Amino acid sequence: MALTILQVALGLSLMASLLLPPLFYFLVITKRTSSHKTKLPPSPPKLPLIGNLHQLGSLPHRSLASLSKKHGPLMLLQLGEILTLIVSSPDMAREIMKTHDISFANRPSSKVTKILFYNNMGLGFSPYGEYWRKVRQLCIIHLLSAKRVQSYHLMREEEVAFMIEKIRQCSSPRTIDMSEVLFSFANDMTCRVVSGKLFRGGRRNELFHELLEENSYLLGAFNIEDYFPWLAWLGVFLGGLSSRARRNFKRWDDLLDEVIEDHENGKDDGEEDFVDVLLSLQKDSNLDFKLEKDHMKAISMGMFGAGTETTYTTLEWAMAELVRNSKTMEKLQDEVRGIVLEKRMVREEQLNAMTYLKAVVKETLRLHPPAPLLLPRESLKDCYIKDYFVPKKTRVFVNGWAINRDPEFWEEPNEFHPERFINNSVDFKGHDFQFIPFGAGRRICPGIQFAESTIELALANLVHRFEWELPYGLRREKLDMSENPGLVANRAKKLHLVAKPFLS
Ligand code: HEM
Repeated sequence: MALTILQVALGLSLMASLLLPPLFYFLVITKRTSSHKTKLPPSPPKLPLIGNLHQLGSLPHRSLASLSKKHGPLMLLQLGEILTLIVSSPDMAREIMKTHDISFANRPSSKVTKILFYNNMGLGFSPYGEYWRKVRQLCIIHLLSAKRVQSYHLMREEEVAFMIEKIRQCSSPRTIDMSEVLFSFANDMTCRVVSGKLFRGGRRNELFHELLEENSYLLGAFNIEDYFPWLAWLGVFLGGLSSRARRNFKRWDDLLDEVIEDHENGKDDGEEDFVDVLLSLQKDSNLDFKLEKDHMKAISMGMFGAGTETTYTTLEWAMAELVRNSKTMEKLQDEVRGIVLEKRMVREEQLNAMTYLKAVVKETLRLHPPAPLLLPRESLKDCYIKDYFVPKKTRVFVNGWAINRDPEFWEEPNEFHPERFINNSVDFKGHDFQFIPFGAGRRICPGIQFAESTIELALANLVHRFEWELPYGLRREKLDMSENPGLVANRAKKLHLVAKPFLS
């Protein structure tokens, strides 16, 4: 992505001197932002036309964190035609997601989200309003409430057992592609509650993997049409992100049609899943809005993506940190093995006693928030944040990654120390703004409990059932910990490990 943004930025900079219409746009924007007799948040110097686009870098959460160190925790960027506010401190995050939550509860619409999510009808990207409110309520009641999540515990245990058996079958001396194993686990778990167990069969799981990866790329990539609408025609020559999104959408649409058809034709497994619920709600005359087939497809697709990628990424980072930090791994194994004495799987009811496990999960989410810039927000109206004027329709990125490492709140912020969460009430539920991997406010992640229980159960069993090593005699400190760019920052290099069964 870095190269693409840089190439595009430099190309555009050149064109700026040649084209008149762009200059017109630039003048209009400059006039709009400077005509206010009010103070705008500080900005780094901009280039004509492209503004600050060239400063995003290949991993925007990192480049933006460095830029904010110079320009402050509330920093205004001009990305092409889009005014963008970067929020980089717990204090400013509280302003946006608590004090002024309602003013920033919208999501910006983009070409790609519109194409992929049936004109933004999924929960994650739907505009703030009545439709969003109803869909959110529906998803919480029928899929993500504490009661619902609790009711999936047998499914979770079965899926974890399935993963453990898969690892056992290819354990030491063979090397396991843990990235693949963890992705399949997270995918199986999400698919099972959203659309049923039958998913594992055939090639559907692989297809899901392909489609989700492409979605993640498309949602994180730079689309010239969003930043310079008048240059949409150029998109065709620069790789055509919109046409790529249309191709992926078509494949999703066919797959989701198939899933719904299977449910309608009773090709089911007896377990009630979310698609079953949506189909029955469609016929429910008490429902106060019409649930069309496209709504169902958009909502389900959003859940597959939101549930799978984030869960898998967290588990992947947790395992990487644990094999790098052998003392932490030992301490965690001691805790789990001290509670689960028999040669058994860790059961869900045993997790409550595992305080160190919970601290490890929190520390993983602090250092490696799966969505480092959370999900973008957009201001619904003109607004003042600590005397700074933020115009209506400004795009907002809260840099969760930078905030979770703020040295004012965290000692040795770049080190993996789960101990910091022991006897510490700081939590990720959206009240402690120095730790916001799930966001906060009205648009906070509704899948926290789902994610927490899946991740804890999987991790406890992984460390209980196996001893873990790096392959090929690789030294721990040499493990590559770089991130992939994109909406979800998973590991750039796959995680290959060797597992020795501890209890056979
Ligand atoms: C470790 C796991 C997860 C992390 C770190 C995570 C993180 C996030 C973040 C940062 C947001 C945006 C919040 C904001 O704007 O303030 C979000 C939204 C969302 N998440 Fe999660 N998430 C995770 C797991 C899940 C799961 C398991 C599901 C569902 C099965 C889910 C469903 C959603 C949905 C539907 C939204 C959009 C909510 C809205 O816009 O109203 N997430 N998530």
